[in-house]
Amino acid sequence: MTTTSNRNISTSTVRSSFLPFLAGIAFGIASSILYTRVICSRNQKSSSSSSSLWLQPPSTLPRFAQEILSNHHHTNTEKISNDDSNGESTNASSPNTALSSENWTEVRLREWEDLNWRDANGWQGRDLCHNPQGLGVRILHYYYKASSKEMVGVVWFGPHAESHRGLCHGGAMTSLMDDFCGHLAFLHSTSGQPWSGATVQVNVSLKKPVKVGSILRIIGRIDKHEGRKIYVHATLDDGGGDNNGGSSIDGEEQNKDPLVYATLEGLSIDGVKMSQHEDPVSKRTWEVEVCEHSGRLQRRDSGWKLL
Ligand SMILES: CCCCCCCCCC(=O)SCCNC(=O)CCNC(=O)[C@H](O)C(C)(C)COP(=O)(O)OP(=O)(O)OC[C@H]1O[C@@H](n2cnc3c(N)ncnc32)[C@H](O)[C@@H]1OP(=O)(O)O
Repeated sequence: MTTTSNRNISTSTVRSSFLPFLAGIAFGIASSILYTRVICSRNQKSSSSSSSLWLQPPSTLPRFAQEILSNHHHTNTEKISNDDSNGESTNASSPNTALSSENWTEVRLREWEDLNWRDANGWQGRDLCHNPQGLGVRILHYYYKASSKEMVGVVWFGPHAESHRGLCHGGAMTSLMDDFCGHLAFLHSTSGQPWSGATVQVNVSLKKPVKVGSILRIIGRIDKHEGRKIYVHATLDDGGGDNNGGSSIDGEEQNKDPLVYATLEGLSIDGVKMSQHEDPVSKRTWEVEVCEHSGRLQRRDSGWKLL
């Protein structure tokens, strides 16, 4: 009798202490599953939104960029004017006036676009500013006008250009300026060849922080060509107007002064041969042609004709 009673007591004691223990474990497992699901779905949401927002330039470009793209579609023949006067400052028109003129040519280098050709011809990496897969600062288009020695570009500041939270590194803006100064000098070089020269001074004044994801305009010109020294001035701005591509309430386009993010005073030395390669690629020249796809005038390197 006593033994049975002891057994009953011990069974009920075990039950009463074990059941809450089991319930605790079940609760713990359920909570951790719930927690994991919530966190995962949050992470999925944030990664999908960041990939759609940041991994490519926006599909709709701001109005200034659309204007740049649509304003150079004329197919007038433009002489490559490497024989432009090498003297004092040009009377280049103001950037906004210049955009409405007719002889802008898109600048294209094969190594920016054809990555297999690039890899097969001595390049060892990817261009800092012209990598079609780049997520830092990426120049989407350059247009050059030989008669006024001007160039304009559409630039995307991608997620890998970040420094302060949501803002771009000053080095990204300065890299862009270096690129602009160098390529504008190459376009104007007396050699008539891409990569003929070197940037030796890039004096950049950073005036406003650039947000990650911005599309901005770089516009500038050669101020002076003295001997082998080519002086370049450029401005990084938002292109003015309504930068969101929309219009005001009454349907009129807004014309605001461009917001300036940075300015450049640069110096390139004409004719310097930085790379030691001696091959058909190093002997390329600039050619002005009508693009077979768009029918638009473009200034591209003769390397497009090489294998
Ligand atoms: C984002 C990056 C992508 C870039 C893409 C676009 C490419 C743009 C081109 C580049 O960025 S090239 C890469 C960065 N630049 C360099 O690495 C250049 C480093 N510097 C050098 O290697 C030598 O300075 C250089 C080979 C350029 C010197 O060339 P030279 O030996 O032919 O020049 P020289 O020393 O004879 O000087 C010629 C004139 O330039 C002047 N000069 C040279 N370097 C200067 C300097 N740093 N500052 C001011 N003036 C300079 C020099 O005083 C002289 O003036 P004068 O004719 O009045 O006597």
